[in-house]
Amino acid sequence: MLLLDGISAGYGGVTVLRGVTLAVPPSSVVALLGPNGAGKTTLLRVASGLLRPTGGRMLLNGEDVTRRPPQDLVARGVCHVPEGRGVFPTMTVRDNVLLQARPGQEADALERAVAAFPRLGQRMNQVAGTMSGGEQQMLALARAYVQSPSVVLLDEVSMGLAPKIVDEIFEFLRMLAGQGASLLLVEQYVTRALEAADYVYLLDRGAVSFAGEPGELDSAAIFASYLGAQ
Ligand SMILES: Nc1ncnc2c1ncn2[C@@H]1O[C@H](COP(=O)(O)OP(=O)(O)OP(=O)(O)O)[C@@H](O)[C@H]1O
Repeated sequence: MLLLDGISAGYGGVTVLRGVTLAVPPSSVVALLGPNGAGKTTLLRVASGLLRPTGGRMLLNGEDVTRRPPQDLVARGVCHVPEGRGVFPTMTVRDNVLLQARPGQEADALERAVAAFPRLGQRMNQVAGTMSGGEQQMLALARAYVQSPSVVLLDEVSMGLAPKIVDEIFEFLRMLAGQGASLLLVEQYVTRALEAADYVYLLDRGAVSFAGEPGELDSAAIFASYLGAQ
């Protein structure tokens, strides 16, 4: 369980997040929606330890991890899949996966990656940067998966991908949540995010304007938020 409690954060004196409280329970997908510039990516950066909050607390399974460096959070099972695909483009698919493997568990890691996305199995020797955008995103997710993460932070994983590939990716994300992981998903495709999510938060100019189940969110609220209306 990841809990952000009254988090404030920003860049060089400019406040972006204003007292955001958000919970990501185990075995669930939480969608974080909101217009451009609302602070979604900033929130993921705080959650992964890349950006230190100026106020509030962050708890991971009840332990206070506020202002811990990213490597401490990684060691506790927090995995960040940033926008723009976290793969090493000049390395092969196999080496990209192996970089995430624990010593002695290389074969397991490769097996797990292929179980997540079978098509990666046929591309193990391909240089990652020469694969399609969808395949690279699958590799980025498979790299996260081999670490058996407990919290996964996902920034616009469906960006620019064909609908069929997006289906496959969302199916994988549901499977990951089904195995017990806590997923926090920043997503530009509102409809898809609402379909996949157990809970949804709407962020508006750095503050939470809605928190609840997708069914409780009426389209007027989303529309108003995305247009920046009050
Ligand atoms: N490194 C940075 N330095 C200064 N300001 C930044 C930095 N990164 C983001 N910002 C500002 O913080 C605000 C929130 O940005 P953020 O990327 O978190 O929004 P977002 O909701 O993810 O938007 P989008 O949907 O467009 O990706 C924006 O006004 C942005 O200009």
